[in-house]
Amino acid sequence: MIAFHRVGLEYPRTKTKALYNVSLEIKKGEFVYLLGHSGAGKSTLLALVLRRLVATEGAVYFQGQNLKALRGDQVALHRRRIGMVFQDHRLLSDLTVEENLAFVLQVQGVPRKEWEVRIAQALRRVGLVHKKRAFPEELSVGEAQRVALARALLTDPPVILADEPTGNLDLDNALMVLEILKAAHARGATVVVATHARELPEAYPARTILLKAGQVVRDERPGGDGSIRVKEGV
Ligand SMILES: Nc1ncnc2c1ncn2[C@@H]1O[C@H](COP(=O)(O)OP(=O)(O)OP(=O)(O)O)[C@@H](O)[C@H]1O
Repeated sequence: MIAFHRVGLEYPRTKTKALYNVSLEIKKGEFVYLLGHSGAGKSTLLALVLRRLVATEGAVYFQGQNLKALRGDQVALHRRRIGMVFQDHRLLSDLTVEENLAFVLQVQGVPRKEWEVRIAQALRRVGLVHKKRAFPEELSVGEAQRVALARALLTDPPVILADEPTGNLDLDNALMVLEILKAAHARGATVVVATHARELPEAYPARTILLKAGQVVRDERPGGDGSIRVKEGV
């Protein structure tokens, strides 16, 4: 689904090298944590998958397609295959919850007659049907993040990328967010969660790719017996 082949990324203005020789493969239907300290390169890696950035060395593939080759409209179409969640909810403050969701459906060209059902389903999935007429500032931080998840899941994209989705949340709310991501995974989505919080893989063990100073230093999967199989220095 997602493959990095010897990817390097240098930010052009500052000449900061954020990723070095990253090779990894994430298969369809996997749930993966991207773990690393601040500055390790997690957001940069996700930005490459979204095609906000283009690799300066090597190549990033999405469903077998080299993202570097995408042009104009193809970039927008590519991004529709991805549901993105950030640390801050990034909801539009002058729109209600349901209007925020409708806005996405409109931008994505979903027929209006489908909106009501889709919005109701998305809000049911995050347990916030009763908040559909609320404005973002009328929500708690945890609720706002769950609406952001509803927005990302609205069109059932095959891939969900979450960048520190629990960064602003206490443990209870963080686990609620994780449950929603797990449910999307159970429905077949490929899910990548970038985080520095080890509590998340502890609560829900899954493959964990550890990034350190722009390099993949570990790639470990929980074994069937709960043990961790470690592949060092990939
Ligand atoms: N737009 C940018 N221009 C220049 N350098 C950048 C830019 N964004 C990030 N960097 C640098 O790239 C490196 C990796 O940053 P990145 O944001 O990918 O790390 P991160 O692991 O996501 O960190 P955090 O958890 O703090 O978000 C850092 O050295 C950072 O300073």
